[in-house]
Amino acid sequence: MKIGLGCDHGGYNLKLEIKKYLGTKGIECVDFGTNNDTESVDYPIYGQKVAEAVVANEVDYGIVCCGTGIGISLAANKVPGIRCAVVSDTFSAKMSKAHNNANMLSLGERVLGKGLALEIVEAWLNTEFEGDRHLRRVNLLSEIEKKYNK
Ligand SMILES: O=C[C@H](O)[C@H](O)[C@H](O)COP(=O)(O)O
Repeated sequence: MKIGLGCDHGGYNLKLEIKKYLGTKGIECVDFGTNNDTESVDYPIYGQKVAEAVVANEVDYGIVCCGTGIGISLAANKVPGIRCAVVSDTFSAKMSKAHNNANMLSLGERVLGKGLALEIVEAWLNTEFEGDRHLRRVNLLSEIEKKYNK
């Protein structure tokens, strides 16, 4: 499995923790920046980079971080084919994969402690999409995209 990582300055330190954690699991990461927490940068740039890598199948999934996880998820969700879930608890992490087939996860460094954030990542990665009625609903999401992306 290969995971694309991205963040702004507000999510940089959490991204590093996630990168380190995934490394200990033997999971390959591609880091799309930003590369420090000292320079103020704009989260849409990094959300878009990771999202485009996911839809291009350069990586299997994306994990992005900003201060709240909100802004960078909004950016990622503008890319057709992306279902990026902002998550702050392990139940939602599991459901975002099991029911919504989220292909990106977004976390807030200013919201979550490291321990919970890593538990969320683990829960999300270890959950499978359940398909069935949920596939019908995910397909309806794609239909909305098609309507507005002609
Ligand atoms: O949703 C946006 C993110 O939380 C950003 O990380 C945040 O807005 C950055 O704020 P600031 O520029 O004040 O560090």
